[in-house]
Amino acid sequence: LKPPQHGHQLEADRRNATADVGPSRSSHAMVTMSSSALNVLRDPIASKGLSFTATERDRLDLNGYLPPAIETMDQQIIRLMDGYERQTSDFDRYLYLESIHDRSEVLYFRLLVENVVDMMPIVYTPTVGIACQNFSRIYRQPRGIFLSTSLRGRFYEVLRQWPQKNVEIIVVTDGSRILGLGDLGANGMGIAIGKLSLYVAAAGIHPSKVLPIMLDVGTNNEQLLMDPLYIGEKHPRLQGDAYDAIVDEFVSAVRRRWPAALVQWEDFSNDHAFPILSKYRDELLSFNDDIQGTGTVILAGLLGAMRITQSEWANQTIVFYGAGAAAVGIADMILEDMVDKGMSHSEAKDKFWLVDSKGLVTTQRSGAMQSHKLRFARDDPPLPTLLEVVKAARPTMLLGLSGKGGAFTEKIIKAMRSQCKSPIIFALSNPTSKSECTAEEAYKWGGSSTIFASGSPFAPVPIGPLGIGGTQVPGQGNNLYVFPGVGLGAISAKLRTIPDSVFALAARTLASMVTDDELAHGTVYPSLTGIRNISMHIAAAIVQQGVDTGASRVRVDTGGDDGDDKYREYVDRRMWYPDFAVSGAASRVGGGPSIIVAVGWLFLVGVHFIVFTGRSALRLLIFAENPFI
Ligand SMILES: O=C([O-])CC(=O)C(=O)O
Ligand SMILES: [Mg+2]
Repeated sequence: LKPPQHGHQLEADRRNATADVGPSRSSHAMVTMSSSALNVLRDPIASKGLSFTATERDRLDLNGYLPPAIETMDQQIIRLMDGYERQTSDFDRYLYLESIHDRSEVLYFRLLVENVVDMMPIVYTPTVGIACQNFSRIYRQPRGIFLSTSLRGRFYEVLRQWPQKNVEIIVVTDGSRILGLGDLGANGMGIAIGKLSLYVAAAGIHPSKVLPIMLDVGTNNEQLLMDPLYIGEKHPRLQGDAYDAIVDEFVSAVRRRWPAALVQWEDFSNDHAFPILSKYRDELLSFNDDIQGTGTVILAGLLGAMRITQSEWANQTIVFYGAGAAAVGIADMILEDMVDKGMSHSEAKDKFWLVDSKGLVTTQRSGAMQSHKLRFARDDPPLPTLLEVVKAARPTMLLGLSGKGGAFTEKIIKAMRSQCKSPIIFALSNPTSKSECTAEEAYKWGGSSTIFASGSPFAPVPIGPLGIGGTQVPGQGNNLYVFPGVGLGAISAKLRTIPDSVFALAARTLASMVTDDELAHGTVYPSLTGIRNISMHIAAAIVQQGVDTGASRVRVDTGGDDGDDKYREYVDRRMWYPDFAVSGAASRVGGGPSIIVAVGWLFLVGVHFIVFTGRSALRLLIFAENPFI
């Protein structure tokens, strides 16, 4: 037998430890046999830390490698929370949580699930933005896969070696437009990791089944190119055919390695986001989070806002500040809903006023225009500033997707207010520093009946002097409400592609989950504390729609009734809750590989026996025969 070699052995152990991990709460194979006790302890999926029982310590040869205390998970959580509370900045909190993520996925996700409101802004926007900007500086250990220019032609080979057979969700970025922070190159890996933390915490996908991928095609960010610690490819971004070939190779490699996996395109710059989405959406189970995910969440929020103002699309005029992927994604979804509800296409289109860095998006502008904007271009004469557009259009809804922090100035919001009783203002750029205005500014300048939502979270704002008028609770209009549920639904239903109808359904489902009490506080999104329930409802609706339309490749026994509950139960059963495996399950599952190894040994001994005896017999025969020749 070869002595264990650490790198490879760890991978082999990890494979053993997780190969049979199923989705239900009780059957997780967190612990299996290992040839090296230390490897089990260091494996972030297999390790239970101090919660290994005495029996497990005996069986896995862990005695001596752990202090004698045997703790419950809650005790370990108390220790970790203690450390968390000692951190003094959000960035430190991020680093602290990621260090737990690297040591124990179960403990990390338990922390997240139990503290979702406090920790979401740490592992996700806004703090994840700082993490991405500093990703090269804080790089500690591998997570996910970097498919870089220098590995061209070998993408499948790299994916093939990934130890998990059953990857279900891939978030991929090329780092070209990370949040509102621009081109961050390979540092963009941080956002893929953050999104997948939400898939696990908010939708119960098992951590071994998620995979962040960085398509590193270079960066045009001069600062990064000059940074001696930059971890990515140090050359300008590939363009044109070379870029397309890389994306193509990525798609083929994924389809070959994990044909049923879902790919979420994340934070691709506008020039690539739309073409990639339309090129692959019919051949790969995939969606673009910024176009479709954001579109869905904002549609749901605006439906909620109209419940508050008791109005309809016919009463609205919508100004978009920003005309990129997210803006056009939202506009598309709203337009479809307007037409669904009986407006003609041209009537509906007339409700939109898109503004980009050059002013109003209009057909009368000279020079070429990107095709995604052209669809919403108006025939009006050019207006160079947002203020002029607001004065001319008299919007009821003002949506910020510009990545320009502070763009909704006092003048602009007051101009809107002077023409409309309850301004609906969504400042959606991320992270907080890029928000077009703060919650406080929106309420102060827009009046107390303003309905406000933002991409990154803002705290509730007191109304009136000393808050005697109560509080206004801003909603978080962020795709986090939708992508985990859509991914869970697509995987649970075994869909082949994700049609637009899935997003329309997700928007309706999300909108229906806002309570009257929340609406009374001017909040158009449900509380994040219920995020797992929201994801479950969205996923169940998707499975049901998939089964009804025949798009799903699963059957769900509804027992003859209309079956809503059965779909929810079906999805709920698939959702992983972060818990250590019970000892019985561990030993049961541990038995699987032991038996395989034993059978393997018996087989080898048998072959050995046959070969050697056969050879001896042959020799005997030859020697025996020789004298007679
Ligand atoms: O990540 C977020 O918070 C939302 C999002 O997709 C983006 O801003 O690109
Ligand atoms: Mg994004």
